[in-house]
Amino acid sequence: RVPDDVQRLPGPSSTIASWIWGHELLVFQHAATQMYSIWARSFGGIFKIRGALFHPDIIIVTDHAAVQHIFANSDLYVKSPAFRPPIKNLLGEGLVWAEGEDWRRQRKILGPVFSTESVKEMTSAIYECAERLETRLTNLILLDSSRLKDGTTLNIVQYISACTLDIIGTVALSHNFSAQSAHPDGDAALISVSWANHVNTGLKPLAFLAPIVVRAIPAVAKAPLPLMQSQGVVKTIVRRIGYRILERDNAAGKTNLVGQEDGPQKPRQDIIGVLLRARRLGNGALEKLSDEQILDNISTFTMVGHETTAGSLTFTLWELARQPAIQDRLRAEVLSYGRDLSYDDIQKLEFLDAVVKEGLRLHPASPQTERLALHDDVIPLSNSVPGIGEAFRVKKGQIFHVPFTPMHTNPSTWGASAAVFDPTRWLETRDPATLPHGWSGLLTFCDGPRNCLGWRLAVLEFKIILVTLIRSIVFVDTGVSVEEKISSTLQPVVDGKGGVLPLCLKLV
Ligand code: HEM
Repeated sequence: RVPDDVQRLPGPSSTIASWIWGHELLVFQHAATQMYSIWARSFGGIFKIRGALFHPDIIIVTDHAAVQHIFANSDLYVKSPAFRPPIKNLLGEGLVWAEGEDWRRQRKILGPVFSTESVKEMTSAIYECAERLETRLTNLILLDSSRLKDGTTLNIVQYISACTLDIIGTVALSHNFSAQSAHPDGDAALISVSWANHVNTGLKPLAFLAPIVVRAIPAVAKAPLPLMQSQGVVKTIVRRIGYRILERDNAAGKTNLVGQEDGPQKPRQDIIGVLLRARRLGNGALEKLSDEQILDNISTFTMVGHETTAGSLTFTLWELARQPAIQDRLRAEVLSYGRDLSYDDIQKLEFLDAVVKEGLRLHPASPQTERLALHDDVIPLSNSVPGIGEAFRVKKGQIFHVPFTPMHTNPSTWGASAAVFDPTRWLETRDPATLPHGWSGLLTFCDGPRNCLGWRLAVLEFKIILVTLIRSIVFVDTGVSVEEKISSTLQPVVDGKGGVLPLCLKLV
């Protein structure tokens, strides 16, 4: 039964919808969230599109009050049936996938790992990995004989991604992936190759079908579709590392080498320390985790903890390459503070902060999400809708798509230059009431109880890597046309190939 308020919503004409794929095929065929931005300009902050495979209309919501309400009520609006099976295949049943009591327990156990204090303690380990990246890139420039004339052109994605993999391994998992060394750990190379395959499978026309068919027939999630298989490969590799960590814990349990909870030292506060303590609790303990849950959280944090930050950071370097004046201003600020900046020093760099926010505004690594209403509800609206008013009645079972970029680039919120990379906008004071509800007025890290658990770490590594690279390397645009597509996360696509963003590098 279609609720009345959905019927009254505006939306794109059915003449541009496919009879079988609705409007969803158009969304997939365009750049990440591009169709939603275009439609939001025409139809406002809440509109409907026709779902594929005769699915009831899907509501697209970018109205600030409505989005805040949906994310604040995470027990009522849960991740949708199209969204969860791919997460399970890729990451397992860890924190990103879990719902209800299971989620609450996992979040309570893992939350303290990313407190301000804990993240501050990760500073020196992050610097070490960032400096390894700086050395690696500067060596490549020095070894390249054509560097004096033209600089060295390389695909920056794989270098940044190796650095963030090393960071998450070191600070969260007590595991050295050595992704940036001359002889990378075999696992690091396997993760990189399987992720690249997964990304490129996700860009193929057939990939559009997978979540849509799963939404219609959930059992298909287990079927041997190429997309589902490629998700499974990533998870299998990362879980293998998890097994080794658990085996080490089993051995250390007897000699008390890992975990250290009974020893004289402070208990380890990284993810693995916390997970292993939750593993050793007696059966029946409320905060006990099974081995399966631990393995799935190791794969969850390995993947969401490195590909996301790498994605947004790569696009930010591309923006800096395209705007040399902004890059110069950032470099001048960084150099004026000298080397060896402490955690507290880093917080003082205003322009760095502005560049990071601007990169995360325009290039959120996870640019949209989906929710399913578990009950009937009334959703408040910031802007009233003709024929509906300032509250929207919704029925149980309604699916919502929440694309972030249309909210981040809405000219009525951010002004006429909304689509332009201009960090100086963050140096002006803005009334928070005019911005979306979320970190810094952005939805980049989502909002509400299910916001990104790792946002403090993401912002700190973003800043440390930028500070470290910008003092010795100049990034130059290659002029190559780069498309932004979603394949699990936001991806740069060049000539149809995902995970590719060539940049030209010169020494400062
Ligand atoms: C720029 C980097 C990052 C971005 C843009 C980002 C974005 C997001 C977004 C949008 C969500 C909500 C997903 C949804 O509801 O559909 C999320 C959830 C999550 N993120 Fe991040 N993330 C980043 C980095 C990280 C890092 C570094 C970690 C951990 C080390 C992390 C761990 C998580 C976890 C565990 C969740 C699930 C939280 C829950 O459901 O309780 N993220 N992230």
